Amino acid sequence: MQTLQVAVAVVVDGEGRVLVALRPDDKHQGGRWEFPGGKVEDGESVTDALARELAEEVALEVGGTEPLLVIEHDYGDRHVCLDVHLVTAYRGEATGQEGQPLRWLLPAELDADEFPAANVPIIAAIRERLG
Ligand SMILES: Nc1nc2c([nH]c(=O)n2[C@H]2C[C@H](O)[C@@H](COP(=O)(O)OP(=O)(O)OP(=O)(O)O)O2)c(=O)[nH]1
Ligand SMILES: [Mg+2]
Repeated sequence: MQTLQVAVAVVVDGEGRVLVALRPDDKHQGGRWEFPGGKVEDGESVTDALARELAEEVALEVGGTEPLLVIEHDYGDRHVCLDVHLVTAYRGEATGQEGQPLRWLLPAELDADEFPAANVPIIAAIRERLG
């Protein structure tokens, strides 16, 4: 099966909270919370994809990023490679551009059961990095 390359953004605000969005029901892993992001397009770098997806999905302009971790996960119907970056500087006010509900949560408030299975190590890495 082909691996889908995905750029994932963990946007951190001044109070150490991170931005999560609810995936629409009709999408892969729909009804679960996610970190904003999406598929890396042909000829695009992961950083470019990260900036494009954050603008498209939550209307934020990326100022600075740091790599957090890369994880591969097999969903059976789909194999994904999630390249996760912390977004430590940004401009704008997050709003769900596709009507999706957004929340800002402290690392301790992230509940892995509400996210796709691939997100378990992402949540662990966020807690380790941000406390
Ligand atoms: N954005 C995001 N995707 C995740 C996370 N965890 C996880 O398993 N995924 C998976 C779900 C999807 O199979 C894939 C991301 O695809 P996507 O649906 O966000 O892609 P996209 O924004 O380009 O949207 P579209 O073109 O499919 O409408 O990665 C996560 O935390 N954030
Ligand atoms: Mg997306």
